Amino acid sequence: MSEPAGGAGTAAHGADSEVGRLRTVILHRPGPELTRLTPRNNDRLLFDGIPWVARAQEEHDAFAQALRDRDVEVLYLTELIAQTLADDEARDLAISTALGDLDLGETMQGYLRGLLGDADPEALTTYLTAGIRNDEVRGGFGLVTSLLAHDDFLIDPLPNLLFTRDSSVWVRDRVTITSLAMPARKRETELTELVYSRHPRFAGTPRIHGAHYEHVEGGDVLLLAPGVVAVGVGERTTPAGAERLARQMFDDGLAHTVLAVPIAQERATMHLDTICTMVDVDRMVVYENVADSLVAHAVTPRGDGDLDVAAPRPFLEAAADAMGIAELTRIETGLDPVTAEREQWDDGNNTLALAPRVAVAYERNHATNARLEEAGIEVVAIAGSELGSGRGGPRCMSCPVSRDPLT
Ligand SMILES: NC(=[NH2+])NCCC[C@H](N)C(=O)O
Repeated sequence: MSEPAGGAGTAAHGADSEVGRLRTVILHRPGPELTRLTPRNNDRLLFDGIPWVARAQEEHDAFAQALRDRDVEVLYLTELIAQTLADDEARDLAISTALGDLDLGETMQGYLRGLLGDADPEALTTYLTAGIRNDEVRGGFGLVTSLLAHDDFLIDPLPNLLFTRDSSVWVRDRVTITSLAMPARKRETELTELVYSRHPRFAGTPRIHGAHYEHVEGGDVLLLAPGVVAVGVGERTTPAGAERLARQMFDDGLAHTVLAVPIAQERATMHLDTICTMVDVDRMVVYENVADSLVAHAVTPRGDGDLDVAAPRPFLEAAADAMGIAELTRIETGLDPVTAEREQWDDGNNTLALAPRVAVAYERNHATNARLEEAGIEVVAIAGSELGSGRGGPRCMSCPVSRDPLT
């Protein structure tokens, strides 16, 4: 693990498993970006409904408090962004990156450059996360603003920032900047990359992957055990993304085996962590309707720099072998396939381990939580009626920055 970069009191950064005692996590408290959702844009912005924002904030505050109650340091993404933007070079970079891809013409570009340039770090953070709507721009700024609809976005909002899991992943002492597949989320990694490269606490952290590479999303990356990483390949992470990530992890000595796990390209299973998450060093909660059909292609480094790819085998068997344990035991969602399907949809499988045998889960998934408790897992239950409308649970809503090593 790297030395603490943030001065006295901060833990070393890094994680080598899903279950080592959680020390520091990045969350995003839902904010004004969620007020941008309407029934006309929610599909494009990847929400299944229109959340009640104040209630989502209450639920999220309770989630953060449950973590603090267990001595987890909670960092908020927007605070990290604002702190980073206090530096002039970081600001210039953030503004030119955000405006770089906008197809809005020179007049509007010039206007936005001035608006963002004059904003203080907090206001700039809000512009970059909640976006700017055409009707928020006042007073004759040319042809483009006149022709766009009043509620067209000049800068798109990022409502999925809530799911900090997806835009970066720590693997040992490196941070993976991911490459998000859906257009509505692409800009998120501009912000995580900015924080990890420029924030005083993180500057100098070795980074791997990046937004310019093939798609990999953090929800697909599971650190099953030190050196063993499962990568879901489906709607979000592409085969080439998994291959590149494996190669980088082998080159940097971060893993000895990568298990590429094909998953159905459907909304219900958009990431591997919607299907299974680790709750102990050798146990995972799994959606049983698909558990038996999951397979893994074990990828290992070959001496000549290329990769060995084994024939596909049942996922849990291949995982146990790579982890060097007799069995990776499954705890199943629900008692019958319909309950399981309902609870999987509501992120019953998407738990966040705080330590071996302690996991945060949405309270609504009664059947799954009961199974976890029967198996001796302490369930830290949180409300998520509003948070869940973006289709993500406790694991999706958290990016572990440091966990105690299992090794
Ligand atoms: N790791 C996860 N399962 N993240 C869930 C992300 C949900 C988000 N609305 C999306 O569609 O991208």
